[in-house]
Amino acid sequence: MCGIVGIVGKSNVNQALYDALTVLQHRGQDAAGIVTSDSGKLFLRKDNGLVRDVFQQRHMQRLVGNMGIGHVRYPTAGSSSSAEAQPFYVNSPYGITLAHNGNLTNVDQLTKEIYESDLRHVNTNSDSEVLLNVFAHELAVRGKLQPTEEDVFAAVAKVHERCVGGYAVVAMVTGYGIVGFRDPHAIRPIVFGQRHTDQGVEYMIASESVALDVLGFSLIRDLAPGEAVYITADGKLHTRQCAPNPRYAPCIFEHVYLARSDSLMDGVSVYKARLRMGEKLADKILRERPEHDIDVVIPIPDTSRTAALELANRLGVKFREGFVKNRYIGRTFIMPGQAARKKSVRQKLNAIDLEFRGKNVMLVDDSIVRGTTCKQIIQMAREAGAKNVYFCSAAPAVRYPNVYGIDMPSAHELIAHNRSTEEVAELIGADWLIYQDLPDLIDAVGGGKVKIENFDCAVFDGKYVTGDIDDVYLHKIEQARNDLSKSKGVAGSAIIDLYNN
Ligand SMILES: O=P(O)(O)OC[C@H]1O[C@H](OP(=O)(O)OP(=O)(O)O)[C@H](O)[C@@H]1O
Ligand SMILES: NC(=O)CC[C@H](N)C(=O)O
Ligand SMILES: [Mg+2]
Repeated sequence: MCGIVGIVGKSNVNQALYDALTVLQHRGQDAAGIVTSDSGKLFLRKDNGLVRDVFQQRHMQRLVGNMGIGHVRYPTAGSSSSAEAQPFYVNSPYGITLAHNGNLTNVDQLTKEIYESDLRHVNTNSDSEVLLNVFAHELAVRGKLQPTEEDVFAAVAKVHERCVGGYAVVAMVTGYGIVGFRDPHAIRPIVFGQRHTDQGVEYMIASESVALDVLGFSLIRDLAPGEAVYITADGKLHTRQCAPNPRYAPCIFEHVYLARSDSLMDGVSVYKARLRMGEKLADKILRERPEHDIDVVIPIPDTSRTAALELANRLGVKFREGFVKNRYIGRTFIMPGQAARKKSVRQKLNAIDLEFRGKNVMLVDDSIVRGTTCKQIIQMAREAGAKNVYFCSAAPAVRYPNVYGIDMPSAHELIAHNRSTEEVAELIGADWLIYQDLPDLIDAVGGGKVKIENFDCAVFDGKYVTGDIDDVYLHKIEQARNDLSKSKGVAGSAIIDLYNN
């Protein structure tokens, strides 16, 4: 889950891209990049780090031009090297740059095709560079000196034929326009919107609607599965369905954790979905233990707050902010490496003892993935004097790897993999553990005003919507991307970079 943005404006778009990336920072903390285009030239700045660290004033001054794209990265393929920061660039045809959120599952096959049939070169291990080369090849074979929207949409249709996995993409064709497209299952999110200026209408494509809101753009809509939107450099907007059999199956984990709660995703308010998660979980608690002795409900900041608030309301139990979060520490789960994740929980959260002493506390988190957070939090609650520590998760047990753009490649790193709820409770040290049921989560997200029936719920039920995932594939990504393998790659991360200056 990276963050992507593209803007076709009427004046320099550098500041707007920067601002949008800061709003999307929760989707990726590892690297950031912006590329703009002006009079046929590209200006690119990307590096590892947060948005505020990557772009200094001297970079911003050079990022000139009325259109551009940007990216914040949370690596899910390749390494976390700065050479794999995005946007990626290929010079032929036209000069194309691309930013991608998601993960391709047939990258080995595509890499082979790119070398052997397309006669192109890929320089990193990033699946996004592969995706860019597929798109570039398919646009090149149209053989046009000046590509039209028909050519761009035809190339996207070919990308859908060749690429499998989750992908929400923005790509800039230098001098011509910006295209946004979404995989035929709509696994990863992407929206577009517009704002009116004295010079005319400006368009923006982004991962989440919150980026549009903050920059004063109004949401037009989400891209449908398989759909593409193309905005030409002179500000004309075209949309086209580019997949023959699109089928909506957006990632439900966006609503659980990834997205900001003030986003509207596929028409669903993430905030409202989280409130409903809290309600449903409260109902389950009341079903399982109508005579419960919970004195206080305490969220684990930040993401679980919304669900916890509604859970407390429904139970009729006091809601207290028992943990205070250090606002200068980022999200723990998307940090690379278990050591950093473990350390940051304690740095990030501190207990207010008074709220715990002598009480039966129900701690609420949005999800339990590796168990890094809850183990330490339960310990802290006990040290703060809690009588009993109960724990509930607004999502079901995460038991299977994610292959579509969330870095959970190894089943063995998931605390609930092959374990019962009681076994997990014991491991994390909870006196009682309760998980949301999957049908309730699906209903919480898809059963509001906007109905969505199918989601990608693979991390909960092991069913992969693209239909190409088998044990051999899962074993391969587990070997390549478990924490130990990734930590071995870190030493060589400051490599020679073809793309940066
Ligand atoms: O079981 P784990 O592997 O620890 O993962 C789950 C935890 O990680 C996330 O929090 P994070 O700190 O990333 O972000 P937040 O501040 O948005 O809650 C999530 O909200 C859970 O608290
Ligand atoms: N989280 C993402 O969407 C990552 C995009 C891409 N797979 C990368 O690793 O850079
Ligand atoms: Mg959290």
